[in-house]
Amino acid sequence: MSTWNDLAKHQRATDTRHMLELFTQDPDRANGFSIRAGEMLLDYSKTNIDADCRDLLVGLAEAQGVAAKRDAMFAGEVINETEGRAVLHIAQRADDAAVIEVDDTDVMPALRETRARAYAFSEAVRSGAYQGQGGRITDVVNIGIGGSDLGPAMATLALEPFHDGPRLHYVSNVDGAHIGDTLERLDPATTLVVVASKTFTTIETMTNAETARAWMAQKVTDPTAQFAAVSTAADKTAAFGIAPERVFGFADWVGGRYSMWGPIGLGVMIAIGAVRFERFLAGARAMDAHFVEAPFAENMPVMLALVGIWHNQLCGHATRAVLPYDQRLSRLPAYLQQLEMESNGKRVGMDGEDLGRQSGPVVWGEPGTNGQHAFYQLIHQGTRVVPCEFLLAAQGHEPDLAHQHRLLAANCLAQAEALMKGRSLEEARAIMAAKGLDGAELDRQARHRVFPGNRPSTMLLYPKLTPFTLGQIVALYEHRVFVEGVILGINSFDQWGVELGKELATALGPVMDGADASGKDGSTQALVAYLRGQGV
Ligand SMILES: O=P(O)(O)OC[C@H]1O[C@H](O)[C@H](O)[C@@H](O)[C@@H]1O
Repeated sequence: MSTWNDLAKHQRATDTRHMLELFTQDPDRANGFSIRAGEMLLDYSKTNIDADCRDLLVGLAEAQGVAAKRDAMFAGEVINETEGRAVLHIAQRADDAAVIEVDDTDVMPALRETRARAYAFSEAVRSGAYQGQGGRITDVVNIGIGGSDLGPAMATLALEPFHDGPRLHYVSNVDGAHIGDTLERLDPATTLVVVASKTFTTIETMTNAETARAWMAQKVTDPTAQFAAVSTAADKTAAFGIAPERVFGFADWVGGRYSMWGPIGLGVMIAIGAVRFERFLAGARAMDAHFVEAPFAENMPVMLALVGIWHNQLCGHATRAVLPYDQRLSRLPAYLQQLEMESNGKRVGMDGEDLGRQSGPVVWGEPGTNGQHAFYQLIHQGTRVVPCEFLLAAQGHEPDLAHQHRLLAANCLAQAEALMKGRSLEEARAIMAAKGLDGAELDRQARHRVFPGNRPSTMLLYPKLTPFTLGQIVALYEHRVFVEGVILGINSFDQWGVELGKELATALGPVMDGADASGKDGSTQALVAYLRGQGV
């Protein structure tokens, strides 16, 4: 067992140490500071974490009760205390023999029944057994936002090589541009609309759903016959006019941002089919088993969380860049923004007291190599340290373009190497001198070419981006966020911080329609006046 203070002391004592020293002291460091989960490899050797530090971090995880909380989650206990709910996204991918009880009732039979119905429906859409009013379904539009959009949209893109169903489109924004641009290219008679909303009250989703229904009505006789819904609110889906056989429910103990494993993944099921979707679940299940069984120091989600805690709460690095060298994971950073920032962006702990330390980090990123030509300048030479998380597959899906994949891999490894090694003033001077510079001009120019180095990164390697691998990756991050939340004493499963803006937007709606704005603050009034002046 160890404390935050023990770690803070260790951090101060090792703060100025260069991580290259750690490789000199321990030539086998890459092995000692990496973890395998199945065929996946997480290397965290390019950090300033040494064996003592890891012991302290693991000791902190133990002291904060990570194992007990993890077991409570898997056992269906009410760990989401501020909403009075269990947290059971893991049930959505549990195997067929699993028995998971909430309030003494096994939740698995109902969950399996819905999963079977969702598979049957998606197969019917794919095979043409389910038809639109103009024939076979060619396009599916998923209308949802937040957890009802980011996960399935990210996964649909990630699994593009496995698509053999209709085309998938995701519409989330209440900005009419999003649905307008999407529907413009589609034929209502051969389009299926999936309205995905846990609550079926989210204003963006309901507004877009109404727009889609009106669009349908212009061309087909039964506008909701080509609508399906995924929601916990069967009364509301019925009120919208969607037949119960095309409504797929789930329980409130599946958080929105953790819900892509069940019917919220309907779009993914339709795109890749039930058999491959099962592989996606199997990948997550493999990561669940690893998370439950592996000792903390060899546990990938636990160690990824501890690396995050080290960088954010102990070293004070406020942001974390997620850099997939995998174009098809280009929506992973956006997905992780919700997963991590909505889960752990909280200033009050489970005990109702101020957190007393920083909440979870700002998460951001873009795929490599694109980011290299955009924001890596700051990562390499800015004054702030940005811990980076690289992701890379050993193989791409384009056998004819294997040389491009090798180039991609070289870039990924090179960036991590550059961040660690940097370039000293002497090296920079030698390079400039070789180019013929000398004297004052060399002095002036060389410093701009220095890379401080000693900048931390982790590397997640996997054989190939398959449904199974994607399941592993997403479950890895889910559990990582969970462990970080437990260590910080945060409830990672509520999201009260999104409420105030929603309430004020509801109140401002009538103002945008012309109602009196005089009760608003001066700034808001002035902005309203501008918009009115421009004909909002
Ligand atoms: O699925 P829904 O009920 O429509 O919710 C969609 C999203 O909106 C909310 O504001 C929450 O912040 C998200 O956690 C949620 O995923």
